[in-house]
Amino acid sequence: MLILRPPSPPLSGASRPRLLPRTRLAPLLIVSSSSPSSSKSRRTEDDYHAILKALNSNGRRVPRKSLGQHYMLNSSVNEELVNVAGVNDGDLVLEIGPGTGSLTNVLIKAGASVIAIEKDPHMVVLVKERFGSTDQLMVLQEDFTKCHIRSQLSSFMESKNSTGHELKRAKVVANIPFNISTDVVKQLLPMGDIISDVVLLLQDEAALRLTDVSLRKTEHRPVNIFVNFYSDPEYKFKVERSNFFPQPNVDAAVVRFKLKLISDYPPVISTKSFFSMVNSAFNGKRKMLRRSLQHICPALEIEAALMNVGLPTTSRPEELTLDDFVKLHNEIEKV
Ligand SMILES: C[S@@+](CC[C@H](N)C(=O)[O-])C[C@H]1O[C@@H](n2cnc3c(N)ncnc32)[C@H](O)[C@@H]1O
Repeated sequence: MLILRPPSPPLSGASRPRLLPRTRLAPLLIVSSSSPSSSKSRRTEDDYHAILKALNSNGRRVPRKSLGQHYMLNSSVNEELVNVAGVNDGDLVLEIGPGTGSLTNVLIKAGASVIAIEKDPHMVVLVKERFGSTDQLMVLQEDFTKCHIRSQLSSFMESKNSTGHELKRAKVVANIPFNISTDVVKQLLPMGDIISDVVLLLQDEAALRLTDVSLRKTEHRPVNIFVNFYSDPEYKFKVERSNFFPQPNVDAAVVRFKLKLISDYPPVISTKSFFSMVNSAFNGKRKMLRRSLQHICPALEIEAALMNVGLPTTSRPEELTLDDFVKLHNEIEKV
């Protein structure tokens, strides 16, 4: 276990900025041994004081719950996110929800070109003011769940390529609002042709669920098949709730998804019908596949297909690995 020291303490009452209430900071942030960074505590410009000052500047308001605005108070966590993604000079990074720009700052310092997508117009102004003079940042005021991220990224990459730069695949590094986690994962993971790594700060429970590969659990869901089809996920470390302002009701965790190249996807005859079969398989809890897949072909044919791929005819969806689903799908499609 690697233990990071806590961030700098909150200010005393007298010098604290107006508007926003005081928060308690994490006693310790515990980071798993797989985390690559140093254990040194660094007091940087994005501590408690700086975040509150930024939020209070120009009469800005309290964080909006509906936008999942829980700002990171601990710069070490931002540095860890950047380390986990292996961001290097010249990388192109997509950041979702830059907020006050604390993570953006670390990304820019690492030499990345950053495309930041922010829904809140106040935060867009704030982050543009903060990094006004750099050509390493492009801020788009958009709702990530509604924007065409592939075309945004592709056109940025093309413009860089036309200037003679050789660009690798992009990376995504973000402390996202917990309520759009599923959207983010569903949109980004199938983009392995232009994105290599997706490193996200997620709600701890979601992080555990998305990276869990164990079978026979009620948590084993179509989303696990989806995640493992398109990526190699890894739970990196837990981030306690007291590292955020305002403090959420749950802890968070950093997850890295290493995206597969298209040539490394499991060989299914049709991706669309594969995921349609997986979704049907999990419809109707505890049902055997020979019943839940009956709308695709007769039960006897499902049983034959299960036997042909070496599975019991009584199999239930939570007992199948990704590989089993791939084999079963291809067997059924052959019929
Ligand atoms: C959890 S805060 C993180 C802020 C900052 N990155 C940090 O670490 O302190 C989430 C940010 O995402 C923004 N946001 C919320 N919903 C969004 C959406 N649908 N699209 C883009 N940004 C969004 C919020 O306004 C907020 O700035």
